Amino acid sequence: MPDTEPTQTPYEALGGRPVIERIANRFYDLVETDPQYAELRAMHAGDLTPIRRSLAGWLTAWAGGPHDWFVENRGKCMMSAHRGLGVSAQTARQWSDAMARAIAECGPTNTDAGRALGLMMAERLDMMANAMIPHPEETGDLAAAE
Ligand code: HEM
Repeated sequence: MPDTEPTQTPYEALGGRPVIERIANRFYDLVETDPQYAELRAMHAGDLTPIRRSLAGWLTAWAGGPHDWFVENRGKCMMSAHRGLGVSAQTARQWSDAMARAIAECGPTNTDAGRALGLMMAERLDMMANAMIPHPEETGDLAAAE
């Protein structure tokens, strides 16, 4: 048996479920109230309660916490789930911006490692959001993109 402490998951280093829930709720509070995210808000259902819960569950599993979200949503792929939603460069940027703010406000800020983890999370999520923008080949806009 190794005599070192097991490595913390990002979920644990963040502060676990309470911190993830604060991030998800702050994210949707910003999307709901800040006019700079109006286009992103308009894409969503009127009641954001279910998606607040879903995002917290997904982030929990993604960061290495309990996998309940994946058990409840067996076979669901976050990338495929967004394919038909009409994500654009503008709305992907709004998503990433609101998420970076939510993480900066609610994630760990008291240590360098905590701040670095928050920045890394925001960066990875931004990469995912950008990858959700359909390629011109998928939308049939190839000629327009050339
Ligand atoms: C890393 C990037 C993203 C993550 C982790 C994420 C996460 C989620 C989650 C967990 C759901 C709920 C799925 C469900 O419960 O079935 C969802 C739905 C949705 N997402 Fe995302 N999302 C991301 C990026 C985006 C972007 C870039 C946009 C728009 C530009 C977007 C727009 C939507 C919309 C419109 C819904 C459906 C909401 C509704 O029905 O009210 N998402 N997303």
